[in-house]
Amino acid sequence: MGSTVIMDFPGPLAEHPLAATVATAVVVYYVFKRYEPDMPLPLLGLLGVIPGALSAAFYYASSNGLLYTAATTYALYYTTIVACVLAYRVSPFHPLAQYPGPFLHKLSKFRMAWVLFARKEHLGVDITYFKKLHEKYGRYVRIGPNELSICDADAILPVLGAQGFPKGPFWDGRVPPGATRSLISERDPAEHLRRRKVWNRGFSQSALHAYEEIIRDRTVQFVQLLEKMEGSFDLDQWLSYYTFDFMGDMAFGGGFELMRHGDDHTGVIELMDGSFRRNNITAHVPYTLRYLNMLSRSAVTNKFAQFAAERVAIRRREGSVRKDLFHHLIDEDGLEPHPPPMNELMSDGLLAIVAGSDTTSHVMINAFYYLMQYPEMQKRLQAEIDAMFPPGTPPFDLVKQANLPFLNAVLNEAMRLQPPVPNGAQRSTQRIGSRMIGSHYIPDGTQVNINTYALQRDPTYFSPAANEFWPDRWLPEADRAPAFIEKIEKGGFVHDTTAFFPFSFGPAMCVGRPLAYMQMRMAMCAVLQRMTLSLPQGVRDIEDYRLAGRGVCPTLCAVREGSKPLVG
Ligand code: HEM
Repeated sequence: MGSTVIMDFPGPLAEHPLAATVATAVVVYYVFKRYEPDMPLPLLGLLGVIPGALSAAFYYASSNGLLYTAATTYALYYTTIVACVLAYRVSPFHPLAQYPGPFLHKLSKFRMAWVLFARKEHLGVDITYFKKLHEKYGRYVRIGPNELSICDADAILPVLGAQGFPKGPFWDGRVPPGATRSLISERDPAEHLRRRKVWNRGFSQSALHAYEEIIRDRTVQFVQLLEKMEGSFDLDQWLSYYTFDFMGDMAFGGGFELMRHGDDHTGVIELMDGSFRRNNITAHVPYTLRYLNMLSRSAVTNKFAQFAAERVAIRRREGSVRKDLFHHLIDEDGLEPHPPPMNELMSDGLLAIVAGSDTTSHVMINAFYYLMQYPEMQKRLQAEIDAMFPPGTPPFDLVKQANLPFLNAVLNEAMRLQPPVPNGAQRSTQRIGSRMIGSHYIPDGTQVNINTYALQRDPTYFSPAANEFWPDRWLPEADRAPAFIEKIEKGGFVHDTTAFFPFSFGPAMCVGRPLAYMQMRMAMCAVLQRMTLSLPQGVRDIEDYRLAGRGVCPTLCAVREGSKPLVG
């Protein structure tokens, strides 16, 4: 009975199985191109049931075995779809055909996911990858079938500014199905604006003032720890503990105590690193998240969610002891018409930890590392700090810290060379239609990333020595060191700060910027007033070590002669 029905149905199709399979696959390819189905049922229908039905029909109409018929049909069916997809992507008919880029990147986003997933140590991919692409292909490079990387300061305003593009699908690949989006992953501009209001309150001048004590306490603890270090130790690791402890205080009123334990006893850093590696795939091929999650809901997500739920419950029950960031996120002052729901609080609390800890520790480890590489610059900074905070004077005054020009120059130069978000924050024309960036046409459905690392090292914007650590470029002419002036005389001076955007730009730029500067200045002042840091003998160049993942920065530290212990 079944066989009669199937044999009747295909008719002439069954006589030309190859043509029938190819024709059906081409139709299905159009369905994918037009509707981009990614839910399990439609996918099962298009990729499982249709070739299954074709195989059955061909089996009944021929004398071939079932296995042979099914294998050849499925293989031809998938090959045709994949061939159509790939041929279109590299064809002159693709809307991004005019943009140059590596062939493999045009074919599939998996290439990009691989590049970001692959770590320098074992796979030969490093942070300079996209910069090199720009050097080879120009300012606009196609890095995905529908994605561009841009190295052009004139694109910052039109892409990231108030009238710019909304956030891209990158964020869909970082939010598991059913989970609540945090502020950073909210792609709807209106909803983002609503959520951002609460965060803005948490970074107002008066809110920041209240955080001073929290930063100070953790910084004193950090310096006291360094004082006890004997021999070479990994400064990167201890900076991570310091920033995680601080953001734990800010986001959930405490909870980590990594510095006190002297190790990652909560597993939070390990969990975060694990989730970053997984995110590198899912953020670039967002539909993989649904399926990876089906296979295993990541332990990271579960543990993080559990931790956040516990902390939110404690805070709801006990209220705040200090006015930390969570005080504002949870709206303890009752300024919102409705209290923020539990799920938003959890995701935003976790976001604060993720966004605020590794980023600041990243800048600090690079700044300290450069100062160890160039001890004369460390001495210069210590002299500036000593002049403002003579030995024995507490170095905690935030206003005075903000008025140290060389300190600010060191931090900005470290962020220029080693931005913690090197490839930029993805935006998309998906929901707004095609746009122009200057004379560049950006079709509907295109993702764009302004590459921070490449742009901030571009000699068009920063000269001389765009790839070298020269804090002097941030100083007024009269304060620059003679060696830098000599460089300028040879090569001319360009310092275009429109191309300096480590915190991004526009309505979704980093909300934590003032807090980051506060913490980084506090740490640098307190550490360098009390200690001198140096690289152990034989360690000179750990170029970009920090950027291929969490690195190791062997460090020696010595208490400075004449300095006094810090007291909180
Ligand atoms: C040097 C340190 C930091 C750097 C370089 C940095 C950089 C960035 C960048 C590039 C973005 C993406 C913005 C965009 O999509 O356009 C971002 C977003 C964000 N950052 Fe930071 N960040 C730093 C520290 C912090 C700190 C201390 C916090 C405190 C919690 C924080 C909280 C956030 C939040 C909540 C967002 C999402 C903003 C939004 O979508 O509206 N960041 N950050």
